[in-house]
Amino acid sequence: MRYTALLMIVTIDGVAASGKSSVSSGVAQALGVPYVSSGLLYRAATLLGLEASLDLHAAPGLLTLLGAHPVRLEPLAGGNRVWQGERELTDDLHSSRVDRGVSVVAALPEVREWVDAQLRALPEPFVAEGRDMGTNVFPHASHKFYLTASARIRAERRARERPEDVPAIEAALQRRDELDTVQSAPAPDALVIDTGPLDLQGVIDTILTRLP
Ligand SMILES: Nc1ncnc2c1ncn2[C@@H]1O[C@H](COP(=O)(O)OP(=O)(O)OP(=O)(O)O)[C@@H](O)[C@H]1O
Ligand SMILES: Nc1ccn([C@H]2C[C@H](O)[C@@H](COP(=O)(O)O)O2)c(=O)n1
Repeated sequence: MRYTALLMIVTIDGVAASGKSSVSSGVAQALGVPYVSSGLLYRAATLLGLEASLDLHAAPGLLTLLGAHPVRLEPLAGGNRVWQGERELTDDLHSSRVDRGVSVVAALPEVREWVDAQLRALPEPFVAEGRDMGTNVFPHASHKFYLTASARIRAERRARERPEDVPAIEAALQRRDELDTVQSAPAPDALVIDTGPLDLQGVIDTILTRLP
């Protein structure tokens, strides 16, 4: 563990499956602080909307549902957990069904406000990962990073943890990249890291060497 007295917020944004959560977890553990996975809140809203057969394009129904059955993000250094009351949602948030719907839900301004309010209420210090942590949610963060890699490399990595084949995953990632473009851009003061040539520890070390 190091630095925590000085550190406030580190943001790690990037495209889908670029390694944001694995890298954030590694950086957070090295720093001895929690990491915050903002995408999990969008995924939780999507899962609950799908389970309730709601129209994912319509914010009012989703927000009514989320207001009636609040969702809680538990940020830990090793991995985030998401709860709805006593029910843990975490293991259901990375299905292909949620992957397909989540960009639609994340495009709704009302849902983005719901997520941002939860994130801004969290006690510092932490490492925050997502798409707009460094640009919109925590523009005052002390250190900002943005991860990229080709769609093929990301698909090959993800294929190790999903039943679909690499071309199908690659096509789905490219679709999500397009849908997420609006809210996913590096902050002007972010260091952009191409993770393609690096292994996981290499990316973590690249970030840690930039921190005080
Ligand atoms: N530099 C790397 N080298 C090899 N494998 C990696 C690297 N970075 C991440 N991975 C692997 O790629 C997969 C995707 O990583 P991860 O889930 O952390 O990405 P993510 O950006 O958080 O994804 P999502 O956008 O879907 O939330 C995981 O299996 C992870 O172990
Ligand atoms: N800050 C964020 C975080 C996530 N999203 C969107 C983009 C993705 O489609 C979806 C799931 O994120 P992931 O788990 O893949 O990181 O949520 C966003 O718009 N803003």
